[in-house]
Amino acid sequence: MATGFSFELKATDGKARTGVISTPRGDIRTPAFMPVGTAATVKAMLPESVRATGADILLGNTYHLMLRPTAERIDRLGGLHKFMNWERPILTDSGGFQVMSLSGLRKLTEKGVTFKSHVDGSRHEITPERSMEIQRLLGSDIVMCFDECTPFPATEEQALESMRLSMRWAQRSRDAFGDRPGHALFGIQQGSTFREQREESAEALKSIGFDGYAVGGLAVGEGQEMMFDVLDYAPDMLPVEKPRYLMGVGKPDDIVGAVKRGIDMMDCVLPSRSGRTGQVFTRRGVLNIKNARHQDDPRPLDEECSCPACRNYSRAYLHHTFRAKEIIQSMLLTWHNLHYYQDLMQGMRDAIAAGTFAQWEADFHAKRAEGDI
Ligand SMILES: CN(C)CCSCc1cc(N)cc2c(=O)[nH]c(N)nc12
Repeated sequence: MATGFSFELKATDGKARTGVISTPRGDIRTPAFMPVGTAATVKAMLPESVRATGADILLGNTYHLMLRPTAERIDRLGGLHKFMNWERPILTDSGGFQVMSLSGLRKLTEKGVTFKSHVDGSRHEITPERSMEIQRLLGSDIVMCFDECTPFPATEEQALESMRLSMRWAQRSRDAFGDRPGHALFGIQQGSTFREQREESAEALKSIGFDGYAVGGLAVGEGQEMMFDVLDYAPDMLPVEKPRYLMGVGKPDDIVGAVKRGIDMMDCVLPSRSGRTGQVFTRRGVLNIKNARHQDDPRPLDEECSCPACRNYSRAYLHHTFRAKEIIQSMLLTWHNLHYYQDLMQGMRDAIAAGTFAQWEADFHAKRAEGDI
């Protein structure tokens, strides 16, 4: 690991692991869920509220911040931590995924990607070298290699060509990142759903050498079954002593299945984004607060949850504020969903440490089957 970074495995239970990533800005308890703060804010949340949910690290996005307010402006203002008032660790994605999913008029070459900003239509270029520069200007603690997230589905040839491009970009990312004590660089495995390609990608990344390794190219429409099929072998190809990050995942049962298969870190917009649409995650499954059945219900969202929404408000109130389009609705449902996700992670960390993960997983699924939420 880079100087100032270390990953200590505390316990394992089957393939599931729990540990701590120590960084100069604080420790990250694993398995960890990272709330997404795309445009330098976790939407509808103050940073201290994000911390209160139990988050040790949050995620930023190179693509969004390079367009607005620009990485140079954030650097001039003291870096992303100061800018957004979050002094704990920040991981930033490298921009390739967002460019391909958000921008227009894209042109991908060996050098990198040119594209038209979705904000104001201006033209931009992002390369491995530029991505490393942007993430350095932002001051992020964990930097992601510039990669191409192979679209799904892909033929074996398409996936192979895409993965090999990402491996060449991984080398260029490593060379451009240089030696930055206190900052980590993570490689991203590609290879779609093809085992031999996942192996080739893992070998290429290990020969370059990274502080952590992400499983990329999943949660791109392949579905949970196929994602788990890949996760049944792909994490094992990565160095056992380094953190493993599954990008863009996921629903609660995706997260449990990924931790069961050896994943240490995940991120997803689902708890925050869906909270704003009324979708609520509970220990008994998912409900949508806008449904009329909640309008007279005095109960909290989740009897076992200690978040401000569950401690102080009824479903009836949350239904009302949703219908009335009151701002507090986004605040309370986002807070609850992020708090639920962090409780899920804490439950798994405790179960792995106690050697009771199988029982914890059985209880997790049994409660959701009971319904009556
Ligand atoms: C807010 N988050 C969705 C952004 C961070 S995770 C984005 C993201 C999601 C998925 N599913 C795959 C990939 C991938 O293969 N490569 C990169 N760089 N990012 C990815």
